[in-house]
Amino acid sequence: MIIDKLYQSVIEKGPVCVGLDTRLEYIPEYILNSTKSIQDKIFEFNKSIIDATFDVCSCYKLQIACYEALGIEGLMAYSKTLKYIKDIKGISIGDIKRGDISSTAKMYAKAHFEGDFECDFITVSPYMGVDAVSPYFEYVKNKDKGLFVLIKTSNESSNDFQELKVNDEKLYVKVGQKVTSWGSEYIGESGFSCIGGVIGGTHFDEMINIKNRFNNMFFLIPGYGEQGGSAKDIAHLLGKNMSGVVNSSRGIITAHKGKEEGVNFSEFSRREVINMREDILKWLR
Ligand SMILES: O=c1ccn([C@@H]2O[C@H](COP(=O)(O)O)[C@@H](O)[C@H]2O)c(=O)[nH]1
Repeated sequence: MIIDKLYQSVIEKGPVCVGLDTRLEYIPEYILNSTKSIQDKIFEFNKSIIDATFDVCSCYKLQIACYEALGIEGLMAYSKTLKYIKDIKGISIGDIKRGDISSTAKMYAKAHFEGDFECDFITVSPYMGVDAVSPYFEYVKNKDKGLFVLIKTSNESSNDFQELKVNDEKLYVKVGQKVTSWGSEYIGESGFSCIGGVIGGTHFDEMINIKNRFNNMFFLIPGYGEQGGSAKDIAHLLGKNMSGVVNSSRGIITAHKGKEEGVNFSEFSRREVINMREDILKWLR
């Protein structure tokens, strides 16, 4: 199952998930000033970072908004990057945060688990309930795909709804319980389910609560780096069972900015990934 492949990658290479939230202003001048098309410039940037980090990170997360914002050229680069990750046997997460009625969700599932935008995992919103999420389950069962469902997000305003009390329980806890039950049929040899949860690495009390309640859930943890999530807190959520991947996007892919605009720029991303991995793992020893 795909979750076992991801877990194995975490054990072998560490929990860092490189966030390819690529924007034109991050691309070094030698690529930006070339005569290549926009899609090829973005792809060259992404490929260089992937090649420089492949042996030290567990997976790659592509934020689709960054590619959509550049129109067709951006989406071509999104597609090429996903195909490249697949070709080199890497693991990809499409951060697309979809959530819609069942008939539309079926189309989203087809769009992101097959064809030009195929990836291994996608992020989904649980807000519309199980019929908005269940169309993806067929791909989890038959096509070796996985989901990360938003449970407790990293942003400040996540409190607006996620912390509301519902029958004496916070809403994010209720969502976590649902995600656990949806995932119970898709548990791999690692003991983790192909349906995991997105937990922001920025709210310490909630991370403790989630770890205590959902010790066997696999997490996608954004919030390290630019958003201020601490390695110590995030290590607690990961735990000794290494139950997750920790994303950093801007912190990794802009590491060269102000230092290196030449062909060696991605070495700075590599160093950042290695430092981040050490920063987190030291709390687990
Ligand atoms: O709760 C969430 C869910 C998703 N994200 C996404 O993760 C990255 C974070 O980027 P950084 O540059 O490392 O801050 C980005 O794609 C977000 O859309 C999140 O931050 N929080």
